[in-house]
Amino acid sequence: MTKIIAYIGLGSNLGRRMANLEEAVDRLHHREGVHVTRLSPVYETAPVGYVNQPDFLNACAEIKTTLSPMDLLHTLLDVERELHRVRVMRWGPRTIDLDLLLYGDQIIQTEDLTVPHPRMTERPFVLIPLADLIPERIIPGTGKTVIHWVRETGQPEDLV
Ligand SMILES: Nc1nc2nc(S)n(CCO)c2c(=O)[nH]1
Repeated sequence: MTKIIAYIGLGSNLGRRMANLEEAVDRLHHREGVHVTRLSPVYETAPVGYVNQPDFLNACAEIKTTLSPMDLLHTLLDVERELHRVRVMRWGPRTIDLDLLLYGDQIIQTEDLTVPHPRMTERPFVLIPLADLIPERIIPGTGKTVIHWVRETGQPEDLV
């Protein structure tokens, strides 16, 4: 079976945020076909989008997986549900958020899944932890490296 290296964005801004991140990583690691190989540092970040909510803890995980993109997506959704992720408001607070950022060098556009994650190049809370792992990696379809996008989006003062 081919092993693909994929990157996951993690976020939590409800409940015991750090414990939620740790639990999500642990559950991911023990899922069939998924091994967590590296983790970025964890950053405390001001909410973007819907700003009237608590600060987030964000991080990125590198995984080696034999799952297809769709099976990996379903695994992420399963772990979110196991951590009682309730999708009340689309942009509202959540115990855990697991976003599939990159799946090898693939570009995927389906009804249910877009990879690279469509908003990742605008999100310092994704780019900065991802740059801790793969600064020189070109984000497929953009021709630019992760560290380039960090510089382009600017280092927000609240993320140090
Ligand atoms: N800082 C920060 N702001 C956010 N706004 C939304 S929505 N989210 C959820 C991203 O899928 C976040 C987040 O993870 N971190």
